Amino acid sequence: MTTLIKASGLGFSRQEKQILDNIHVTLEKGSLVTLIGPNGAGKSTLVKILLGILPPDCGQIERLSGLKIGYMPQKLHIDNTMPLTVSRFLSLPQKQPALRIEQVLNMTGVVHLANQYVQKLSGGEMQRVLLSRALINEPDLLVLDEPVQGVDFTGEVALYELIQRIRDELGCGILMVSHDLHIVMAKTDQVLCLNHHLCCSGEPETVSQHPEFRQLFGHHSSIGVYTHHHDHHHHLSEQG
Ligand SMILES: Nc1ncnc2c1ncn2[C@@H]1O[C@H](COP(=O)(O)OP(=O)(O)OP(=O)(O)O)[C@@H](O)[C@H]1O
Repeated sequence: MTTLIKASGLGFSRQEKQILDNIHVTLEKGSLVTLIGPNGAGKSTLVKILLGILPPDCGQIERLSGLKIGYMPQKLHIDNTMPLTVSRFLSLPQKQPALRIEQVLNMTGVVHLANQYVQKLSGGEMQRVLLSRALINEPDLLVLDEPVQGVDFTGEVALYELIQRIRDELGCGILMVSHDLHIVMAKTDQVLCLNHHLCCSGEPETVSQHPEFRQLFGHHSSIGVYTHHHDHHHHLSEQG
C-alpha cells in the first residue's frame, strides 16, 4: 500500500468554535474513502485542509512527494454570459491536448458533449464534466466533494459506479464527501464519520454498527445492503 496523505492531530477553530478536533486520516493509493457527517460537521473544512488550501491550526500532514491531486469542488460558479464549450472548459486554467480531453470524456461517458456549452448541461452531465476535469492531470488522489449533487437517483447509482470503476482502472486513491448513506455504505472501502471529531471510522459494516454513527444517523441504522422499495403505486391511467 502506498500512503498518499497521512494527517494526524488536525485541529481547526474559528470564532471560538472548534470546527475540527484531533483528526487522524490516512489516504492510500487504490482505496475509496468516504467522509460522512451531518451538515456543518466540518467535512468541507477537512477536505480543504487535506488539499492544502487551508492551513490547520495544529497537527501534521505528510503528503507523498510529487502527489498529484484532482479536485471536484462542491460548487463551481460559471459565468453565464460567457459561452464556454466542455472542451474549452477542460482546457482551463491550463491548455490540454485534444487527445487527453477526449480520453477523460470517454472515461466519464460524456465524450458526445465535447462541443456542448457547459451552461446548457443537465445536473448529471455537469457532474461528469467536473469529474473529467478532476481527472485531466492523471491524479494519484481524487477528491470529490459531494459528487452526485443535482443528480437524480438512477444517475446517482451510475455515477457512484463510475467512481468505483475509475478507482479500479486508474488505481488512484479517492476521498469523497457524501450524504447518500445507503449507496456509500455499499460502494466504499472505508468510511470516516465526522462530527467535528472523528466519531468512528473503518469498513462500512463496522461503522454502521457503531453507537455514535447510530446516534447521528439512527433512522439509517439498517444500512448495509442497498434495497430499493417503492412506497407508492403507479397507475397507468395517470400516465396516458
Ligand atoms: N472560516 C470560517 N469562519 C467561521 N466559521 C467557519 C469557517 N469555515 C467553516 N466554518 C463553520 O464550520 C462549520 C463546518 O463547516 P463545513 O462547511 O466544513 O461543514 P460541512 O460538514 O462540509 O457541511 P455541509 O454538509 O453542510 O456541507 C460550519 O458551521 C461553518 O459555518
